[in-house]
This record gives sequence, structure tokens and C-alpha cells, in this order.
Amino acid sequence: MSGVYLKEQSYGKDQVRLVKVIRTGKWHEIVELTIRVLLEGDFADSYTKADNSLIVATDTMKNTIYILAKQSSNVNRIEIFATEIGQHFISTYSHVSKANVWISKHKWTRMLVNGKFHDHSFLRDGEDTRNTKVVITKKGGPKDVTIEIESGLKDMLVLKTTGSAFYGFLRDKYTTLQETNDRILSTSVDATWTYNISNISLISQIPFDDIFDSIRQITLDTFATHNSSSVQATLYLMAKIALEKFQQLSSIHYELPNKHYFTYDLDRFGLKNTGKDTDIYYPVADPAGLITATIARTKPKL
Ligand SMILES: O=c1[nH]c(=O)c2[nH]c(=O)[nH]c2[nH]1
Repeated sequence: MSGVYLKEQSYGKDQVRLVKVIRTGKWHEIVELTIRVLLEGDFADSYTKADNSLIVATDTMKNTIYILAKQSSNVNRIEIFATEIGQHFISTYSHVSKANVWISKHKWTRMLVNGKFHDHSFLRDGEDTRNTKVVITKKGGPKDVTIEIESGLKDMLVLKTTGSAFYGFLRDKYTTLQETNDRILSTSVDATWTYNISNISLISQIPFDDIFDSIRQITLDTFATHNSSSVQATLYLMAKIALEKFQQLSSIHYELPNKHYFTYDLDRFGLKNTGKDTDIYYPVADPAGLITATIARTKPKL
């Protein structure tokens, strides 16, 4: 008897890149997505017995995504489109027990031309993406499912030139970092929030787009205006404001790299570049600090 077993498995198609142009007369919209679908279910024999009979080919999954994109009117609402994709796989194949669908939406911002929004020209004004992960799990029949939705933003690069300090930290024989009450603060924001959804039929009532726009703005506003004593304290404040505003969320997770900008030592050349005279810095890509936290809602008292 073999001493090994298949502990878990999932498979599917990754990096499916899709563009949809939505035309209303001459007014066009563009949606560019990157999608991953991983299925779970009765696939163990394909691993352990080389039996392919239940494999839905990943090529079929890719075709399915394009077909659903053609038929759906929700491609630009990524949480809803991901749900449609997941529901398709759950309801079409009786041996699929769980569908995991990730979608990243890339930026295409409408161009301003001669002071007016252009009807069919767009600009990539930042590499930050909007993302979602939807997991649909079969409980009983194809309609009897649970749904988990996470949404977020990734790679939003921000910097402020003052309003950030870092002092009072633990000092020991390994510490060389000077305290500062004024530094450049820069980070690339990754934020992920989790929706509290009791029933799949309720998802059409959740204002996913408004919540995304609002959390993005809360993140920017807090970053800009908070007199930061550390990345940790600024992170917590962003998360607290977002959770207090949106009761639909159960938690929010931030990953904030501390992208260091160090003062360049110009004393060696007889030039003052310390304290109030600091204006020449050098960015250090790595190593970077990495500050992460998940802030969750305390359960209401029963
Ligand atoms: O905001 C900060 N948090 C830290 O934990 C840390 N550590 C460090 O070297 N610089 C900083 N800055």
C-alpha cells in the first residue's frame, strides 16, 4: 500500500486575457480583464489513476470565459461577472463542487481631448488594478450554493513629501536607524476586503463599484492627510474608516511596502542636506519594509 495520498487539488486556466468593447452608438467603453478559474471536485482519478474522463479541459474553460463574456452584460462589473463564470461551472458539471474565479481589471481611463471626454480613446494612467476573487461552493443542488467574495486594489503607488515621522521605536545594539520627525513616505497599496454575504441572490444589491471607489478614496485621503507616526498606524486608520463606513464588509487586509527614500549624505561635499535642509534623497527599491494587517469587525453582542 502506498504511503501517499492526494491531499488537495484544483486546476483550471490562468492568465486568460480578455477585452470587451461596449458600444452605445459612437460612445465606446473598453474593459480589459485578466482571469483565472480553478475548479475543485471529482478529479482525483485524473491524478491518481490517469483517468481523464471527468476532466473539463482547461482549453474548454478558456473558451467558456470568452463565450460568457460575449453573452454577459456584466463584464465591466467584475464581482458579478466572476459570479456568472463560477455559477456556469458549478451548474454545468455535476462533479464540480467548487469554482474559484479571480478577475483583475486593468485601467483604461477615457481621454480628455480639447476639454471633452473622447468617445473612443483611452489612456493607461497607472498600473494599479482592481481585483476580485469569487468562490462558489455547492452545498446541495446546483442552485444551493455558498458564495464568498473578496475585492480589492493592487499596485497603487503613492508618495508624500512630509507629514510622516518615525521615532520612539525599540533601540538595541543592532539599531542604526536615526529617528526622524519628517520623512518621505511612499508605498504601493494592496488592499483586499471581504464581503459578508449570506445568500447569492443578494449580490445584485451590493454596490461593488461605489465601495471600490470609496475605499480607494479613503486610502488616498488617509495617506495624504494623516500625520503618520508609522506605516502601521496609517494602515490601521485607513482600514478602520473603511470598515466603519461599509457594514457589508467583514474585514479588510492591507499590504503596504515601505518604499524607502533615504537622505543623501552631502556633508562630504560641504553641502547641507540634513534636517530642514534636506531636499536630495535616493530611492532604495530593496530591501523594503513590508507592513501588513487584517482588520476585522468585532462580532455584534448577541
Ligand atoms: O513606518 C515604519 N514602520 C516600521 O516598522 C519601520 N521600520 C523601519 O526601519 N522604518 C519603519 N517605518
